[in-house]
Amino acid sequence: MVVDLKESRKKIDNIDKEIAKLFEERMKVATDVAAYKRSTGKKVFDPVREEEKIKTLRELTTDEFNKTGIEDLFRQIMSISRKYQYKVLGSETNELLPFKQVDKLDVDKDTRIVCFGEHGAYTEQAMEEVFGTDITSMNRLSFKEVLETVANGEAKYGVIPIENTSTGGINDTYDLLLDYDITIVAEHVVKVEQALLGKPGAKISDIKKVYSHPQGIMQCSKFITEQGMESESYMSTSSAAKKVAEEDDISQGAIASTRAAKLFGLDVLKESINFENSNYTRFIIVTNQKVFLSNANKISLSFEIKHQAGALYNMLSNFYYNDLNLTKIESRPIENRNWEYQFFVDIEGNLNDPGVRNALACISECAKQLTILGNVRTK
Ligand SMILES: O=C(O)C(=O)Cc1ccccc1
Repeated sequence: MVVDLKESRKKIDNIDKEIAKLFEERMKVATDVAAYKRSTGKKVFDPVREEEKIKTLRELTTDEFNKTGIEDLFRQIMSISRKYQYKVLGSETNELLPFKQVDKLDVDKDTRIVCFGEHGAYTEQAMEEVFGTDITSMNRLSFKEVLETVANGEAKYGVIPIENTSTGGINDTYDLLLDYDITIVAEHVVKVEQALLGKPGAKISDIKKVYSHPQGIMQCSKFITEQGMESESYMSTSSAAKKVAEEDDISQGAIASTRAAKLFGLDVLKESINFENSNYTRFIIVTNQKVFLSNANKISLSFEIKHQAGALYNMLSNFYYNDLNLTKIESRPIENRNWEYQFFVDIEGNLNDPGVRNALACISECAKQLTILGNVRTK
């Protein structure tokens, strides 16, 4: 039988018209459901009812292909309906936001601020660029100690690196962020120009082994290989510079800043040895209070999703349906749970935006766990 394409298309158009009409009707009923839920204090997301619905709908279809199809379709429809209900409920779904809005960060010369690394570290530079030098600063030799010092209130703010343009996300930072009750309140980007430092009078050819923070070694990996040098990770770029300065061995070099060279009396044997010319590191400023700046425009979140088909897709659809631009996504393995991941996501927006509030309300119910890491002003 020859199928009349025009005729078939007309039939499909009519069916689609019906579907569109029914969809709109269904969405209108969702408003009544939202009103009912509001008056009875019931949650928007009712997983038991949703699973029952999927089961019934599967039974209404004949073959396996259509059963999977109708399940996909209705999971989407129910998800859209849920988002619509959150929209209708609006700002009443805000109990998950214990964050207080502030106009500026509370800081004076007696405010204790802790940064990662020995004096002369890039993180110290970031701290001074944000807070100036008229502060009460503290230095700690690990990210963990910085976060501990902030979490227990010994310091009001802490600074650590989180991402580099040439080497990507700094895993050690991501892996620690959820271990402490801290909030990211600001961020700052520093152009990192790594230099090869040696003892006074040393030549490049004298250097057999270089020390640096793992970030410094990664950013200069090409140079190290080309020069046939050995490399060893050290606590920070500036600790490496200090080690070279203190030990009587001309074959040792450090990869650090020219600022660290001055501080420890080392020679700059070669400047700009990072393999990417445009080498920037993003630092975060954390505190132990739940605050955000009123002009903040980027939100950092972390969540864990269920191990099921479409879980990430559904989660991310919350941003799409609320018109939120996702600017970054990272995943990190969860400790002691092979092949399971924790997601870290940045979206554009402010915690006061209705779209953000709707998306967060929905995610907090669908995700296994949701943490709002902070809302910062980004350029
Ligand atoms: O070791 C340092 O100086 C740090 O602050 C960490 C780091 C290392 C390399 C680039 C940016 C930050």
